[in-house]
Amino acid sequence: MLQQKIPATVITGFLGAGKTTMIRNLLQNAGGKRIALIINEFGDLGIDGDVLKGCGAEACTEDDIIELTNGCICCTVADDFIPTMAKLLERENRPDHIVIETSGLALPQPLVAAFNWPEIKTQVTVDGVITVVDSAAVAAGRFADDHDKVDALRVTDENLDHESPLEELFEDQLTAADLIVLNKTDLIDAAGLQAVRDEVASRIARKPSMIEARNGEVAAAVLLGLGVGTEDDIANRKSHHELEHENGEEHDHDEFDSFVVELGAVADPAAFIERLKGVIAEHDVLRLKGFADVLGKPLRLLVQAVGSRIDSYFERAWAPGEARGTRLVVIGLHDMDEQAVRAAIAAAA
Ligand SMILES: Nc1nc2c(ncn2[C@@H]2O[C@H](COP(=O)(O)OP(=O)(O)OP(=O)(O)O)[C@@H](O)[C@H]2O)c(=O)[nH]1
Repeated sequence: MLQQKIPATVITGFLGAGKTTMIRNLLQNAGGKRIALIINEFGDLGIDGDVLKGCGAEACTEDDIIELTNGCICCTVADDFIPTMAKLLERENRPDHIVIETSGLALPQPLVAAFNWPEIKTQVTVDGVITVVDSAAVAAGRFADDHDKVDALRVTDENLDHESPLEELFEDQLTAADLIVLNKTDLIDAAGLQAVRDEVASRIARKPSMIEARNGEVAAAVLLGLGVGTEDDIANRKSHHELEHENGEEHDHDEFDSFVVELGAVADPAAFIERLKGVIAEHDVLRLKGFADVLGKPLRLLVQAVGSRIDSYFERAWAPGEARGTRLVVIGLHDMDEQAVRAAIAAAA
């Protein structure tokens, strides 16, 4: 008997838009579906995997969560993604649905195109590409033209052949979408939200549905079962890079940089977070996440910054034998002054 293709949902969206939060909610409300999750993160701390494994959802046990940490999934399709999928499909107990979280810097197009590779195409289809948007960041003009910044980047990289890297990536992720989730609606008012809708719509020729969400709360029935088969249409959703380099030149993420800062224990977490806000604003850090060791506390403090908004909460106890310490991934544009950011974070602790 012909086996039914397994549907795979690709969840994309810029750094910190709320992808992991939405997936966590999805796993906890999956209505009996068994989900396998492939997570790809930029920066090598594996925070998303930790957050999702910690959610204890029955729909997706720790075994069903696969982390791809070898750079952006769109650059490692042949070496990482295809072998991972092949292994997943060999399992006796195949999942009902596959969910793939791309890194916040990934171009979804090469990933979706990989579903046309013969070894995958016969067994899996892309149920849909869902692009999560940080509505507050759009409203604040995060993805709007920043000509000063682009000009500054050109000084250090004369080969820079396109507009603002943030703007391009934002548009590429929207271009790939079958469904757009305007997340973080709690942070803006109705007029702001309408402006975000208009801006998002103005950036893409196709008109995928847009829905609004806070904390990624969207019913599983809305996210899963779109039934699009996006791999058959991906050639019509070209990224800026594909349009500029029709000759097949490889893309990269050279416009962005990430590094991990490791520190000892923090004495006053509230003061640390306040000082981090200052560092982020001064150096235009795009995303900072990780955890802190707080003196005298048995739990580790999870730190999540998107721009200068920081969430932090005591997440879980340090495991027996686990080395305590503060570890933070910092992501910014490639002109970010790594040494200055490192020194400023160390001084903030
Ligand atoms: N206020 C508010 N915060 C949100 C919302 N959704 C997510 N967040 C917070 O935004 C931060 C980033 O959320 P994540 O779900 O980790 O974002 P992500 O897209 O997975 O981030 P990357 O994987 O780093 O690209 C976290 O601190 C979340 O708690 C929302 O709707 N409103």
